[in-house]
Amino acid sequence: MKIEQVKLQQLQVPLKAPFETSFRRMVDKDFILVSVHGGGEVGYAESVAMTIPVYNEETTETIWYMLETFLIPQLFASKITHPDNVSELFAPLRRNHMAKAALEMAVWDLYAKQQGMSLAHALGGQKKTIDVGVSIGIEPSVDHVLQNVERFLAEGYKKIKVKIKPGFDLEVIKAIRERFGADVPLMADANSAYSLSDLPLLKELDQYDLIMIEQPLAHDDIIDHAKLQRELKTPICLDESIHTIVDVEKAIELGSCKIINIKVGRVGGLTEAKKMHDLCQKHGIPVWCGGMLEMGVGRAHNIALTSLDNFTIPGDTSASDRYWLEEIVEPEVKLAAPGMLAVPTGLGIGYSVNEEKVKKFQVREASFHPATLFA
Ligand SMILES: O=C(O)CCC(=O)C1=CC=C[C@@H](O)[C@@H]1C(=O)O
Ligand SMILES: [Mg+2]
Repeated sequence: MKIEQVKLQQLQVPLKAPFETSFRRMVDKDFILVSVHGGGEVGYAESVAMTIPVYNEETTETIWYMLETFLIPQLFASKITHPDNVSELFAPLRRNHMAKAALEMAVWDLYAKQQGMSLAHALGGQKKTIDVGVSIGIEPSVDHVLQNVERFLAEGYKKIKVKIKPGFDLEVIKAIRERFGADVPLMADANSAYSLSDLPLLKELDQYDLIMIEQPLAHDDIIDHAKLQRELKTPICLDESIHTIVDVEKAIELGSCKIINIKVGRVGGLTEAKKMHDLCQKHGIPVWCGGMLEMGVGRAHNIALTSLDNFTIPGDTSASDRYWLEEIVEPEVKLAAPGMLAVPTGLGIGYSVNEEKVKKFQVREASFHPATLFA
């Protein structure tokens, strides 16, 4: 593959409304738009870490550092014939999955464009449309959550995920079931806020027919989750605990979950995400694509990945207007039908980047060329 330049642009974009989880309230999104240029095409990706290491250990700053110090120089120093080579190239460097993914995903987009195909096609995805859900944060009151659920159900979203934390859990789920009925496809995400000592409460949640409960226990645990899964009929879904294909193998072997949330950033890129998808499929474990409040470029990557056939549960890839007043891509990501997004058929991610919008939110920029790095 021809790779002539890598550009990093850090953007800070205000959210339409604050988004709160058990560990953090976000009011804006800070990320790096990575572009990889070669052969007259440009591949794009977004970094997904937060500004403080509360979801995982990475931050926007650590990603910038990893990219400029190790990952971009390594990419320029190597011969890449396929994006799968990028994850092999980065494998000896420990962790830093979100940094690796930011560059690897941009290479995937460039590859698809250079090959004259869509990213979904390059990944082997067959679906023409995908079913999607929406993630609802913790709100100042249960009533606020109910208002959000009402709005997103009206927009047709096919899965409602609500964030819970100790003190804001049973009451919320009960109120949603009472107001909207037993048929609403509902799940809860605890972002690691509980421990096995909360078993009585988690067992109470079991009566509400949730599609799943996501990451109830510690961010680095798969043992206690296996113990908990044996006590619950509600499927457990792992998010924070799954970083590598080996984590998936162990979680399946132990019975730590029945569903896995695949986030491309958390697992180090599209090649690894696809491997996890395939392994889960072999074991009859359904997967869905999680989100990190991405803008359009990240959403487009998630859509392409979700076109693989074991993504059978609607993911968190909602439309652009869920979080953003203005998009950096054209067209913005819109529902093609209630609760459905179309998988683009155009080249690469299938959305174009509006440089003017990027500049509006840009706070830092750097460009890297093989010639300057190795001069
Ligand atoms: O809409 C999205 O992109 C999903 C948002 C969401 O639920 C999450 C984003 C970032 C970190 C977490 O709080 C969380 C998750 O755990 O899935
Ligand atoms: Mg989660």
